Amino acid sequence: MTTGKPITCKAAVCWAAGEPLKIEEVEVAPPKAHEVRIHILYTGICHTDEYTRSGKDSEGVFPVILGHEGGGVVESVGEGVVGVKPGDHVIPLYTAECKECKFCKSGKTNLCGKVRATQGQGLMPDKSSRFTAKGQSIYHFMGTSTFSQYTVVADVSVAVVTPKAPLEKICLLGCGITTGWGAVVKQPGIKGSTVAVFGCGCIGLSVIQSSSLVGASRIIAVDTNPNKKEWATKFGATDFINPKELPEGTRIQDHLVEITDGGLDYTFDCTGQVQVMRAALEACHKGWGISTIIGVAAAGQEISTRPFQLVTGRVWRGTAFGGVKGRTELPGLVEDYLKGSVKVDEYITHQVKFEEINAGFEAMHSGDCIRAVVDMS
Ligand SMILES: NC(=O)C1=CN([C@@H]2O[C@H](COP(=O)(O)OP(=O)(O)OC[C@H]3O[C@@H](n4cnc5c(N)ncnc54)[C@H](OP(=O)(O)O)[C@@H]3O)[C@@H](O)[C@H]2O)C=CC1
Ligand SMILES: N[C@@H](CCC(=O)N[C@@H](CSC=O)C(=O)NCC(=O)O)C(=O)O
Ligand SMILES: [Zn+2]
Ligand SMILES: [Zn+2]
Repeated sequence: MTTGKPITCKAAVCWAAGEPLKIEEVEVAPPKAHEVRIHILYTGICHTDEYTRSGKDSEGVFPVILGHEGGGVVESVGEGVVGVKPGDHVIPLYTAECKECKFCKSGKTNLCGKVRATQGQGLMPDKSSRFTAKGQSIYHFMGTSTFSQYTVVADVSVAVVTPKAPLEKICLLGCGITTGWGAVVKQPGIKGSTVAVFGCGCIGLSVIQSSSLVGASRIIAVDTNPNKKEWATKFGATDFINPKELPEGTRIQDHLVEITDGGLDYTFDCTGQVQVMRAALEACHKGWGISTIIGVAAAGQEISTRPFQLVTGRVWRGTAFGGVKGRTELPGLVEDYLKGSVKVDEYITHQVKFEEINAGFEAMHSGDCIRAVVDMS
């Protein structure tokens, strides 16, 4: 019985920005009130993990246990936890859902305010950490820290899912696929409309898949990596454009406006590059085009365009976790996966053992990795 006691296990610790992860023995304290300790079995690696590891995140704190795309089984719960019990299969949530705060009750956003402030500081809600390695306190990451065999999260940051679903697959619903899915299905009007998706990694492919699912009339995938043409087509893109192959001096936004009779109804940035975000906005149709920023830009980066782009009716917006309320909606998305209406397995290009987690990070730079799943055992 481990309930109420610290657990010693392995975790991948990033000791400083830019350093590779190091597998260390860590002590994971028992969950306090309104906390849940989870045995993480599988985790995906998202570009946001790499972004923070590399030092580009303005909220990055070190040493830290990264990871936010996990699947696991609840080991124990702290006092006052309801709705989650030991043995439950769960997906930790980096976007909490308390159902009680101003944000949750607004009906306008999935951005819960309950634990976000301490989460951004790498701490649990009582402003302390549950992780110790080499006698040193280690920071949490995004309220999830799934690169540890055991992690502690706030009870509002846990989605309970059916045990029928394979955790080695549905861990990916903890971020990338769900983000792309929500960005589309929660935005009314995409059925019958034209869409352009900039960046065909996991997020972009999920936007493409979901646009196809809801019945977009044309889905143009834009990516500088020619290998992504096959991927984009497989997920439902009708066209593929590599901006590097345009005639010299032709901007991607001008080309898109030209071939779509004035621009797209909807565009999505899934690259995290501010000049691409600008192109995505400017590729929108005058009067009604809506551009959604999903990509995360490096610290210090800012977006810009001529205000006239907005004056003339284009809308610039963004989304976190696709606008999805995790505790309420993830269980249903897992069921959709089991029914076959949402692809998940198809995104997995790499499977790595825990000791090889750095190889999973390296794969992300290879251009042929959509998602690497880490077996945490
Ligand atoms: N808002 C949110 O809630 C979330 C945001 N994110 C963010 O979304 C972004 C995408 O993540 P992910 O799909 O994992 O990333 P990937 O790196 O896998 O995908 C990005 C794709 O864009 C391509 N690309 C690079 N430069 C350009 C360019 N100038 N024009 C067009 N395409 C280009 C890349 O090519 P190449 O293969 O050559 O690199 C790659 O295929 C990241 O910034 C991530 O941090 C992720 C999850 C949730
Ligand atoms: N910490 C960064 C911003 C990082 C960021 O934008 N994260 C996304 C999720 S990315 C997932 O892979 C997000 O949901 N943001 C909303 C939030 O509340 O964190 C910075 O400070 O720029
Ligand atoms: Zn992510
Ligand atoms: Zn809330």
